[in-house]
Amino acid sequence: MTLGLFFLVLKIHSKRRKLRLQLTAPSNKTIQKEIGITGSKSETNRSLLLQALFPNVNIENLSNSDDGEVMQKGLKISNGTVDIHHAGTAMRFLTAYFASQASKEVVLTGSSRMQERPIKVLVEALQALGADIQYEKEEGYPPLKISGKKLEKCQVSLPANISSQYISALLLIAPSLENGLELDLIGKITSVPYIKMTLALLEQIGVDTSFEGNKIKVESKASVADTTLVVESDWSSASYFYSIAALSEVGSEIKLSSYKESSLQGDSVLAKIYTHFGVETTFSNNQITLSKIAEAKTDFFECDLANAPDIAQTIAVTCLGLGIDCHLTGLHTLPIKETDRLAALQTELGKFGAKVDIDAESLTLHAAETLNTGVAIDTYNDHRMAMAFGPLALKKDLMVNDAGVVSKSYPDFWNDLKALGFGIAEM
Ligand SMILES: O=C(O)C1=C[C@@H](OP(=O)(O)O)[C@@H](O)[C@H](O)C1
Ligand SMILES: C=C(OP(=O)(O)O)C(=O)O
Repeated sequence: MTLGLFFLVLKIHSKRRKLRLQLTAPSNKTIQKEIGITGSKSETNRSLLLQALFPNVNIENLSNSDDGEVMQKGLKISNGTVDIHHAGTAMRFLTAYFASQASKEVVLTGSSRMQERPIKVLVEALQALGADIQYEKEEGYPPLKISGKKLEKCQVSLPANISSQYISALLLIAPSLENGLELDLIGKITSVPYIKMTLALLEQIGVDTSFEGNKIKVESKASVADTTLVVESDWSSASYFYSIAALSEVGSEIKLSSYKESSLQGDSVLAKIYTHFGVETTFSNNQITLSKIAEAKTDFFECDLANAPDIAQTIAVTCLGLGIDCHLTGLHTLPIKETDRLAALQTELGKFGAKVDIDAESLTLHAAETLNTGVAIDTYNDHRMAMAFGPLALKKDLMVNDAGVVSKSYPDFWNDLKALGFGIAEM
């Protein structure tokens, strides 16, 4: 069977039943490879919503992820049920979109986990602007019955410390409101780069915005000039290659495209973070080169990830693989993501012999002297649990349960690991 056919079969199988993979290290741990990574799902889902409001916005390098697909499908529906599965951005952005679209009436729902992810802050902000939204099951959680209408008001306050997606959702529809929008953010603002990404994309299509202190303003806009939004490749997906570079031999070089030196994605902070683990990043012609130039420079790593929560799992596993203790803070949003990521990390890192302490916003890893063998990682319907542990195969063979979950953001992940020389066998 050719490699392409093998992975096509894997992909088809992963839709039908849970895929279990056995991962082994590449025979040569000095890795040299170029990989093209799909577009950022965050930029994709924002751009798609802006395109729905302003059809002369053109988009290039869309993400091929499940989350991008459900967003595209959802935006085409006017009546009936819209199921966005596990996609947090689609859930939050489409809530705002449907609430502001007169004549559309939908029930917006998602996976059972999505029905446990809170949405009250956004619903209440939209209701304060005049929206008609009702809870179909439990108050504060999807599914939502949304009867779209013209939203008349233009000012609202909302808590900013639970999820930035509520804020981005409101900002994305803001130019389509008659008087624009003014948000007053209450409390410590979390995941700030994602809010700035939303504002930057609005600016790119010609919408004026301002963000000062706890106040954000967006002007109303009836139409925009023809614009092409070019989605940069996904930095959260790049994190797994940073981890691979860190865990590989000095001399490894992994080239990833298409990336920009000045990114809208907060996870681009990886370039700085991974210098601590001996990985240097160089930018050239929309490509980044990750070079493993030295052994890790530290035996303890500390970092506040409130601005980059999606790379917490990657970094924790890198530290486990390098035998480095770490203390990661700013993780208060992790319990309400695809799974409770703090609890999941504690369990799965623990399987390798590490001691892991967690509290409401931090994780402390006491790395193991030697990594336990025969570990099977559970992934909890969370793409990042599967992808974060993949690179660890450089240090220890492992199994990954329900490995098809990667399609939420990065459907080609296992193919790309295979291209790097990892052994990947279906069990
Ligand atoms: O706006 C976005 O695209 C995202 C914001 C972040 O969520 P929170 O703001 O809930 O932390 C991040 O974790 C998520 O993967 C994508
Ligand atoms: C938290 C994530 O996604 P979302 O909230 O959009 O489901 C993620 O991709 O890590």
